[in-house]
Amino acid sequence: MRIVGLTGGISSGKSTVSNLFKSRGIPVVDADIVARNVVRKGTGGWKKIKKEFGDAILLESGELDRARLGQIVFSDPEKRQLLNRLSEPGSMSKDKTTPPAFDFVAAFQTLLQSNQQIVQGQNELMHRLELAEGRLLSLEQLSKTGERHRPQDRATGSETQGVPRYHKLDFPTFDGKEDPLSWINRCEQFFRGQRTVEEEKVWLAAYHLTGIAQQWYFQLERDVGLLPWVRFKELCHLRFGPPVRTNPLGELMHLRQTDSVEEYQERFGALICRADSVTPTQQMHIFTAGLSEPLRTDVELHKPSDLQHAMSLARAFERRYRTTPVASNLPKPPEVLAILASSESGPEQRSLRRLNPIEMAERRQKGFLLAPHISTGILWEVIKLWLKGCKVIILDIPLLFETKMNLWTHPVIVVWVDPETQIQRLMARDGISEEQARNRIEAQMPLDLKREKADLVIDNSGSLEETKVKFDQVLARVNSPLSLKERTFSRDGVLSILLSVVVGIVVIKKNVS
Ligand SMILES: CC(C)(COP(=O)(O)OP(=O)(O)OC[C@H]1O[C@@H](n2cnc3c(N)ncnc32)[C@H](O)[C@@H]1O)[C@@H](O)C(=O)NCCC(=O)NCCS
Ligand SMILES: Nc1ncnc2c1ncn2[C@@H]1O[C@H](COP(=O)(O)OP(=O)(O)OP(=O)(O)O)[C@@H](O)[C@H]1O
Repeated sequence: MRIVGLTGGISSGKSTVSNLFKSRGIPVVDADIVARNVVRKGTGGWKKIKKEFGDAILLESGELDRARLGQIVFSDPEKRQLLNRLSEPGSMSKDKTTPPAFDFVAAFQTLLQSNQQIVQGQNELMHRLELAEGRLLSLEQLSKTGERHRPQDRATGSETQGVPRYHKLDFPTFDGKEDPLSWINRCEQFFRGQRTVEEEKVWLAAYHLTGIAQQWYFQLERDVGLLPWVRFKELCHLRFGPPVRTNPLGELMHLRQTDSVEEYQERFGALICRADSVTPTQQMHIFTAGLSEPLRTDVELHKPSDLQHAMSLARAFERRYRTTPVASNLPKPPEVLAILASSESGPEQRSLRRLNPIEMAERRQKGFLLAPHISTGILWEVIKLWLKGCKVIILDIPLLFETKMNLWTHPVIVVWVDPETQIQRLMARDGISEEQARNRIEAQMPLDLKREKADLVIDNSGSLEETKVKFDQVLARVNSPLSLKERTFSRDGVLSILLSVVVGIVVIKKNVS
C-alpha cells in the first residue's frame, strides 16, 4: 500500500486538494477530523483540556468552544505548548477513562531506524569486502610479479601501495542537518586528491551519508537509480541546502549585521560561495558595508586590503567594544547595545546566537507532539483502509513534518501558497484579523521550509482551475505503479506471502512424513 502524505500551511489549501483526491476515488484520512474526535465531550482529551483551561473554553452544550480555544492557543505560544503537551503519554496516564494509547509513532520510528541500521550494516559489509578484495588483489599482484606493483584502486582510481588509498583518509560524513555546501566541497577535495573516477564518486559519497541524509539517498536511488555526481550535488543542495537562491548577489548586497560579527560572517560566507562573479575587492567592500555602526566606520578607516583583513578588523573592534564601553558621545546603535548587553549578562547569554531558519523551525516544533491518541486514531483509519485492500491512500496531516509523521509516508505532497494569499484566505475563511492570521501561521513550521522538504509541490496561489491542472500532474505520480515494497505491504501482498508460507510448511511436512 502507498501511504501518501499531504500537508501544507494553515489555509494553504490542503482540504481543497484532499477533496480533489476524494473526487477521484482515493481515500483520505483527515488528521483534523481525528483530532476533533479525541476531544469530544466526555473523552479523556476533553477532560484534560477542561482541567487545564477551565470552563471558559466550553460551550453551553459542554462541548469545546474551538474558536475560543483557538484564540487562546494561537496567540500565546506557552498555552499552545500546554495544549500540545496535554497529549503527551505522561500527561494522560492519570486519566483512568482513557486507555493508555500505544505510541505507534514511536514504534514505527523504531522500526524504521532498525531498517536503516540493517541497510547501514549491509553497506558496511560491502565496503569491508571491497577493501579485503583490494588487499587480496594487491597481494596476488605482488606474489606474481615479485615487485612492488601498484594496482589501480577500485574505489578511487588512484595508484596505491597495496591498500586502497581512501582507506587511509577520513572521508567526510554528512547527516543532512546543515547546509551540504562544505561537505560537498570536502568530497571534491577528496576526489581530486585521490583522483577518484567519475562513476565511483556518488557511491563513495552516498556511503558516507548518515541519518536523514542516508534515508534521503536510499529513497532517491530506489526511485531514480544511480545518478551522476553533478546531479547528485544538485539534488543534495536542493534537499538540504538553504532555500533556492535566484539572486545570491542581490541577497548579499542586502545582508546586514544584526547580531555578532561571527554570526554575520557565517551568513556572509554561505552567500558568497554562491555568488560567483564578485571580485575579492568587491567582497571586502560588500562585507564592510553590511557591518553595523560604529564597526563599519572603524573598519573602513583602516582600509582593509581584502575580505579576510576586513573580517579580522571587525572582530577586533567588536572585542574592544565588549571589553571597553564605546568611548563616544554618539548614541549607541541598537546592534552595538545588543553586543554590549550580551557581554554584560553572563556566560549563557553571551553564547546566544541568532538561530538559522532550520534551527528556529526545529526549536518551534519541539513543542509539537502529536497526541498518541491522535496518531492511534490515524493508524486505525489506515488499518481499516488496508483491510479494505486500498492500494493508495492519502494522509492529510497539517503538522506532518512538525510531528515527524512524514516518516510514514511517501511521497509527501506540500500544498504551497504565497504568504500574502495565505493571509488573505485565512482572514476571509475564519473571519479573523491580520494579526490573528499571522499568529496562526507562525505557530507552524514555515511553509517555505515544508516546500523544501516535499517530494511534490502543488502551488495553490492561483485560481482553483490552475490548481486542478497541477493536481492532475501530481495525481499521475500518486497513481504510478506501486513499487515492490509497496506491493509487498499491501493487503494482497501480505496475504500471498502468508499463503506461500502455509503452502511451504504443508509441502515440507508432507515430504518429511
Ligand atoms: C486549537 C484548536 C482547538 C482550534 O480548532 P479549530 O476548529 O479552530 O481549527 P482546526 O482544528 O480545524 O485546525 C485548523 C488548522 O489549525 C492548524 N493547527 C491545529 N492545531 C495546531 C497546533 N497545535 N499548532 C499549530 N497549528 C495547528 C492546522 O493547520 C489545522 O489544519 C484545534 O486545532 C486543536 O485542538 N488543535 C490541537 C490538536 C492538533 O494538534 N491538531 C492538528 C492535527 S495534525
Ligand atoms: N485556489 C484557490 N482559489 C481561491 N480560494 C481558495 C483556493 N484554494 C483554497 N481556497 C480557499 O482558501 C481557504 C483555505 O483553503 P482550505 O480550507 O482548503 O485550506 P487548508 O489548508 O485545508 O486549511 P487548514 O489548515 O485550516 O485546515 C478556503 O476558504 C478555500 O475555499
